[in-house]
Amino acid sequence: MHTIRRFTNTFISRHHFTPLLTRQINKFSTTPTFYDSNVFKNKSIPFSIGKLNHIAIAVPNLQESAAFYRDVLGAQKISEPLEQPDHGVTVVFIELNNTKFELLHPLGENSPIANFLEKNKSGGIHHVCIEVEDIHEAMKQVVDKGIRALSKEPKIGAHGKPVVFLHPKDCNGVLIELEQV
Ligand SMILES: C[C@@H](C(=O)O)C(=O)SCCNC(=O)CCNC(=O)[C@H](O)C(C)(C)COP(=O)(O)OP(=O)(O)OC[C@H]1O[C@@H](n2cnc3c(N)ncnc32)[C@H](O)[C@@H]1OP(=O)(O)O
Repeated sequence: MHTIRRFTNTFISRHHFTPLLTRQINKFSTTPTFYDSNVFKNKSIPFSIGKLNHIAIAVPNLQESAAFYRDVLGAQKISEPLEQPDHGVTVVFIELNNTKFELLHPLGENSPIANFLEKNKSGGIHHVCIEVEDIHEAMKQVVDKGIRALSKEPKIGAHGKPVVFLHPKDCNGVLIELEQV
């Protein structure tokens, strides 16, 4: 254990604090990069993720959360609550200069965010939404790579555009929404 720790410390001190050297090594090295593993055998990349569309935050009280963003953080563009019965949520959008927050509150009996709020009583980041050009193509590609899509077909999301969710257990613990723009 002691030897492992000593090796780790030496490794970190040599490599972490000599970024220039590390960069030089990477430049000339023929060894694969750290992410070039065989986790995903099919490495073709026919589509690319686009901008961050929004970060969704599940909240126990929409009014109080919207007030927080306006009265504490000074947000100026805050929408009215919009019911999304097809998704089992009510949403409030908070527009920032470069992206949006989407506050989510359960709607109806079988809301997909009910369990999440049960486990996270004061709320928390629920998902991130990333833009793609062609949702069917993106969906096909990620499913081919073994990622579970949470619906068979895209649904129309809160912006009136097709969306699909990807299982958080397949995405490093993050629920990812793809939205066609
Ligand atoms: C309006 C629209 C839009 O933006 O356009 C929306 O936002 S709709 C936003 C709401 N709609 C959706 O979220 C649709 C997609 N979501 C779903 O299908 C579901 O919520 C799942 C993600 C499959 C979770 O389902 P459910 O709550 O029944 O299962 P569960 O509680 O047993 O969770 C299974 C495991 O996933 C984890 N888990 C659950 N929700 C998570 C989340 N948001 N982020 C990260 N991990 C999460 C749990 O902790 C658990 O892990 P452990 O097993 O380790 O404990």
